[in-house]
Amino acid sequence: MKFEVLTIFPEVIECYLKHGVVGRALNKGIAEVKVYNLRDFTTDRHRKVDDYPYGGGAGMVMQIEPFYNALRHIKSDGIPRKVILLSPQGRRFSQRIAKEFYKEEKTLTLICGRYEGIDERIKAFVDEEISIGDYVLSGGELAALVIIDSVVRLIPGALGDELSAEEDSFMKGFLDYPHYTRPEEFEGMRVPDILLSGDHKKIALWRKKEALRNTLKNRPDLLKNLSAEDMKILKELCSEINK
Ligand SMILES: O=C(NCc1ccc(CNCc2ncc[nH]2)cc1)c1csc2nc[nH]c(=O)c12
Repeated sequence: MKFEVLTIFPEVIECYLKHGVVGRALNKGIAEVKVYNLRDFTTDRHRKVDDYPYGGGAGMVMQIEPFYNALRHIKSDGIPRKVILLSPQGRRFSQRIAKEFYKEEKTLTLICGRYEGIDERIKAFVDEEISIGDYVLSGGELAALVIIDSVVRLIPGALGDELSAEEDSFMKGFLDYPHYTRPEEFEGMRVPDILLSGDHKKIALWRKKEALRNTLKNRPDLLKNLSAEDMKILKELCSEINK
């Protein structure tokens, strides 16, 4: 899986990609990220990337030329790409979209805007517009990293033990269960005895129940088309809560 990022802050992207799961995946050659500094595709002495908006108004707008020059340079290898514009106006990103991008197996070219956004004519060179949520960021770089991180995790071999990819309970549609590790007691707070019991069947049941508890509390919208077993656990949970 290949990614390309167009940004005026390449260091922001590069420093994140040195660490953790994504860093290791890149080192293993499981994925590849090329970061392009937009200013390298300007033609003026001041390496200008923005200008005043036609029609007036506050803020600056990013010019189309540097993006166009960069895309023309990148596309000259003729390899098929999916060009994604990161913007607050985009389709809301999700695990489902991450899987879609992974399955397409095309190089993902991620365009990051700053200021008030990019000249609208960029849309002529864009396949998809993606937002990562309903909050205002200062640019597209964090969104580009969110996409890279979530898609790289889907590549076989990217995660240490394959299990944790499968185990991602979000993949199973619920929020996660609580996690504990040593010490057994901390500031008077003990690890639930069930987790020390070694009874794997009971532990699995406890984890499913706690995942449902968390989901009911924080994301009831995820509680749809439950299996009969899950429904039974949820009912048990509700009767406990309503005691
Ligand atoms: O480039 C991004 N943000 C920079 C940015 C922020 C605010 C404005 C100005 N908007 C004025 C307005 N809004 C509604 C009506 N008028 C433009 C550009 C970005 C990329 S993906 C993403 N996902 C979630 N949030 C984000 O901000 C982003």
